[in-house]
Amino acid sequence: MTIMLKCLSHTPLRGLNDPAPEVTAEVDAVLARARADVEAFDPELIVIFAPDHYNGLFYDLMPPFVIATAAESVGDYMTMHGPLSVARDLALDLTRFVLDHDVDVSLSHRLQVDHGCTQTLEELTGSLTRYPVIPIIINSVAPPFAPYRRVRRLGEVVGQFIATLDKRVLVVGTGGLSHEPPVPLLEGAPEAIGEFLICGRNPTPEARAARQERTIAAGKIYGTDLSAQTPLNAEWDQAFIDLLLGGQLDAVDDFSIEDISKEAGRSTHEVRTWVAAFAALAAARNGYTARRDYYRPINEWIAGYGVMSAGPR
Ligand SMILES: O=C(O)CCC(=O)/C=C/C=C(\O)C(=O)O
Ligand SMILES: [Fe+2]
Repeated sequence: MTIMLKCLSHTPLRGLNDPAPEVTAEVDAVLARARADVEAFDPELIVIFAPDHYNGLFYDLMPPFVIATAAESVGDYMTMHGPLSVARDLALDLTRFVLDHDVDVSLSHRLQVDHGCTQTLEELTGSLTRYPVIPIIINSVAPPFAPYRRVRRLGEVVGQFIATLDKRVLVVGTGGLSHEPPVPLLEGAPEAIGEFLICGRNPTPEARAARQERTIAAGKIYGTDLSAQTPLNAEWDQAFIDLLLGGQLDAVDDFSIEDISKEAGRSTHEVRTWVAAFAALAAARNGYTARRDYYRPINEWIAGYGVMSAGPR
């Protein structure tokens, strides 16, 4: 088995509320390099840890972790629509392995995924179907969440499974870093929003357009006094990147979900996908070397925007 890791932020506002052209060009250049790395590595399997933002998963049954044997993109926020080329049998083998190793994971034979999974897949591969993929959704948006130590453990077990494969495997984490887009909370929500969060699958095009407009409006004022959302926290982001660079993954076991929400924003918990991805790499190869490819707080995108790469020592 050979293994490569890429962890990237994603943003619903790319192309919808862009920062200065120099910044977009800088990000484009970083993404082009990441994609060239993936092209050269030529993965035989991509394991992608991703969040969902109330497109596939709702409170009618909200699992902490889900492995999908089949997945379809809802095509939100300018992402591609349609099926992903999920490695069905391997995803089932992985599910059995994870359960056998004492991590309770849910299984979906028909999962809808959103930009939280597909934007990064598109950026790294240009397609939803270029390489076989196993999507693993980590609940990072709909509290209550499993603790960070469980996310790390999930990653470890997935890494142990990857180590059994005679394949080139790309492990991806997508989301974060610090940020707080206007994703509603169930607690205290008005009835109509609560109903949406519980069972709002397959919204009408009008409802989806309204969601998008709300996010664009939030992006236009994010980081200013007009915004009620928790601002980006570059210091928190750098400390998290340093933790990953230093390989001190068990430090996440002490992360307080509540403190992170307050200090860096509620959607910062998407970094759970990075924790799982790094833990998978560390377990598969008994450690790793990592590099920070990029970081910039980008208010227009509501994103502490970071990119990291890693591989075996
Ligand atoms: O229903 C919606 O579209 C609410 C807004 C939303 O889902 C925003 C998502 C934002 C990110 O993916 C992000 O900033 O990570
Ligand atoms: Fe997100």
